[in-house]
Amino acid sequence: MKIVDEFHEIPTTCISDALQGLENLHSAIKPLKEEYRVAGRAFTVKMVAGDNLVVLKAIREAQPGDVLVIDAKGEKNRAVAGDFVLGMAQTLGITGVIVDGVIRDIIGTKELNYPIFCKGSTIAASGKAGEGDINVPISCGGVTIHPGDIIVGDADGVVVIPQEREEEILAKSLEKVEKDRIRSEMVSGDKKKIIEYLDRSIS
Ligand SMILES: O=C([O-])CC(=O)C(=O)O
Repeated sequence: MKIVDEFHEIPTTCISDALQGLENLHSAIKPLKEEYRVAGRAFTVKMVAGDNLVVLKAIREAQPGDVLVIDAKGEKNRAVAGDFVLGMAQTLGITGVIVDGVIRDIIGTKELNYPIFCKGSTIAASGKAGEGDINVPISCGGVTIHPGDIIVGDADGVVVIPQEREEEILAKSLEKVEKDRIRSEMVSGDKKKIIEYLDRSIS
């Protein structure tokens, strides 16, 4: 299995624990629907707040399987994209979109059933002056992201796995999944076992 597909199966909480919580995007960046899950390599976009022509350039250049990660500077009054632009990204095979900012056409965008993680929605479009960069290191939600880093998002939020650490973090994340399984099996709704577990933990 490809490493991206392996990460796709792991809860972001376990990946976060493996990374000691250092690579989580700000918790205000949330999926538009709780059931969304995404995993893929970052195709990065650096926007001037309120100017989204560079997003079209990124959609044109990104490869199927990429996740578009957009540094929109946290701007909440001008939309990075709406249902039209996001629908084009979906049709071209971009796996999902992460935005440190907002989208618009919220109803139509939800109808796409396309994993979008953002800070909410607004009414106004962005301008189209054309500033900005693609495929460069960015800061998104307080985290540095390089092109090609692995991005995983689910109901709890979005985490970044730096490319040079992906094997190590995969192993640690899987260990954490197993630890969590053993931990909940150990107490499994049994009052006595819960008390024993708590006593062991706090002693
Ligand atoms: O064109 C834009 O800037 C955003 C928009 O309305 C859409 O994607 O539907």
